[in-house]
Amino acid sequence: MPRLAFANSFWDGYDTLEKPIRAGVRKAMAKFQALSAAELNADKGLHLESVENSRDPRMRTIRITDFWRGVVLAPDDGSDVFLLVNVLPHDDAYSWAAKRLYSANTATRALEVRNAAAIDQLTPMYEEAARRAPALLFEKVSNGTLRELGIDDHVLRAVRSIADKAQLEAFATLLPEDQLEVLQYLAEDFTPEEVYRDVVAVRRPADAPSEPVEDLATVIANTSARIRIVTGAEELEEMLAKPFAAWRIFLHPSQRRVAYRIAYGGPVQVTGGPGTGKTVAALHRVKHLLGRSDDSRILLTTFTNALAAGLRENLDLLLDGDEELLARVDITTVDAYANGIVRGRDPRVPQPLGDREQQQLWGRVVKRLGLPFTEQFLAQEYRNVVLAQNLRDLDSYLEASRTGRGARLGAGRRKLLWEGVELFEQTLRDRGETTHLRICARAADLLAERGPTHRHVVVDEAQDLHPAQWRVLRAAVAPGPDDLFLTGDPHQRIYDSRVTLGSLGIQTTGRSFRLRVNYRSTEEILTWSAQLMAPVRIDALEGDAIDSLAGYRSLLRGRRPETRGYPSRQQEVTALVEQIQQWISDGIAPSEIGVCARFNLTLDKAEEKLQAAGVPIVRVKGQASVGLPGVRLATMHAMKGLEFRAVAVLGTSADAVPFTREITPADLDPLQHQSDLLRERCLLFVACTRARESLRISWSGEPSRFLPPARAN
Ligand SMILES: Nc1ncnc2c1ncn2[C@@H]1O[C@H](COP(=O)(O)OP(=O)(O)OP(=O)(O)O)[C@@H](O)[C@H]1O
Repeated sequence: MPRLAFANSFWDGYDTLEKPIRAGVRKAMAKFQALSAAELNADKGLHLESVENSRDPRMRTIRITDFWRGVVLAPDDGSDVFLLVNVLPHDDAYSWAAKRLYSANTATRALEVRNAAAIDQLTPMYEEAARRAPALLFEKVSNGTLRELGIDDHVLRAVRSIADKAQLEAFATLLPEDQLEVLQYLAEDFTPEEVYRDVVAVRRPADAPSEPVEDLATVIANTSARIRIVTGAEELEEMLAKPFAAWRIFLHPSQRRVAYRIAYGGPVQVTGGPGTGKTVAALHRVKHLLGRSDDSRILLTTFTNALAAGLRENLDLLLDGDEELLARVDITTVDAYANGIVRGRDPRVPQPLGDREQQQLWGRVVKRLGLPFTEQFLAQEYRNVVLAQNLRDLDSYLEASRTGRGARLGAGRRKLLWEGVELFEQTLRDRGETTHLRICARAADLLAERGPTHRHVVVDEAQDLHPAQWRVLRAAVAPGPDDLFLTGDPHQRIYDSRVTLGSLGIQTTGRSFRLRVNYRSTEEILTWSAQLMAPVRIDALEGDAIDSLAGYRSLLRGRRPETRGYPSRQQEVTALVEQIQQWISDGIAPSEIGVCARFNLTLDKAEEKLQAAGVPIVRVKGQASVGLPGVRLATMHAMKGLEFRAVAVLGTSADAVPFTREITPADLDPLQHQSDLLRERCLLFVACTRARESLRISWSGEPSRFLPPARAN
């Protein structure tokens, strides 16, 4: 009996097919599982037929309904796997199939597809232009090197005609997948050795023979990043009945490599720009770790309760609802976990204060003691020096290094400041109050006494954790193999947390990995957003290196983001309402639209106008809002970790982004000033990178200084 496999090109459109067409797909696929190859060829209903003038002689179509056809790659080498590659209306199916050529990559050994007809059309035009071009994009890379990286002769001819990155872009949807990725890395100045390591080696099967094996079944088996082989009728039925979530099955090789490595000697760090599938990699790691023993418990943490709810839902999907496995994973925020530890010892945990209340309390301390510091300075010193280094008495504070703080403090001033710290803490105790970070410090102490609670800890959104929170996580698991798996993006750091992981006993050297393919946003959104971060340098997660977005790219294409200024706020909000109505009439569900702003006040105005126009809305405030209908309105902070088909960023005016009140004056502390500005810039970056297809940025009056100049849009 033949076997059946599904290519990612089929899944791309499957969820949008109407019910009768899907039923047709199911019926046709069932035949592949019930009939022999000879019976398939003879079956009248299926009507397996070759495609005239096709570039690939293995191309076949099958009948799905009267008007729809499936496109199938049929083995012609005696192997037995049929590959369903697309389902399209009749004429489109034939023209799609005729142009495509499937082939085995000589380096990765995986199956790739190219639009051979379009490459043949485009190449001579580019060759003509290349003769006049002052330089060519790949002129420094020899044919031999390109061949070793899997570039074949057909693609090589095109490669030799490409003058710049924009031209490579024009080929992007036409070229075979692995070869394209090799070229994109080379275009970003990665060395051939790095490209071999990051693109070829992660795909090439470990036991690949020196000469490529060409039979289709073997090549398909080598292509797990893009093709899923189905083993039984039940699996087929279940797969086609559920909404399809590609991330569950088709991991990018760089994601698969980090998530399914059998074991690591110690803490692992996975970084990558927004939307590169870090959360997906973390979820797959959890699945892998669960499979490695029958009873180990895993702590999976993220930043907010809403994100924790999202993780729970997706892990449930990934584990096919297996209750026993799910019961072994605790999914929570670090603060909630720490609270649980402290509560376990004494149920009367003091009430944690919010940031604003803490600031007010600092204000009172300044007044009571007549201290020569501002409340803002004290709050920062307490957070970034005292709690960060876990300083418990004046002597340790006097000796502490204050790296990252710009204003120098001699012993006299430190003594004064410490009086403030003591009064602050005493007042909290007297009032039965505390702060989240103090609860963390207490939890870390308790864990040190009683020992770890989990066998593995997996941390998402790691970039914003404070050292006090890291201490909790470090103590939650015994140091050793597979203890900590961290994912995060330093470019999305929106809270003031400076951490050197090594100094907290979390050493990831030799176990750091980077993801570079964005699965969320179009290349247009990504390139525009990346410009926001171009002027600044970003510290890496572990604190002593620089994080870079080099090689960061998307496979998706779409419209450029729109940037618009308005004379007044009123006009800006009116235009926003029109835009939202347009998106909805374009078929985007309200819940797939996100509106965000720096302040809740700006959102209040938008809410009022949207409601008056009859647009349903939901305010996102840290809690899960899955399933509720309505356009999501969220502050930039609350956008962290979320994503929407369309995003409108409202109020990016000079007076709002950066928000002056949150910026320490440069003369008070120049380092803190820079770091505050950077945080605000990251915040805008986070907001913009939540958009999948459409992004619109607006302001009234003067635009934010972080926005790229209009000509660059
Ligand atoms: N291998 C994959 N195949 C298809 N879709 C994927 C894949 N990996 C991730 N995605 C999708 O890309 C989007 C972004 O993924 P994810 O949230 O894991 O990225 P992230 O790096 O954690 O993002 P951010 O840092 O911006 O929060 C999600 O919609 C996810 O389902």
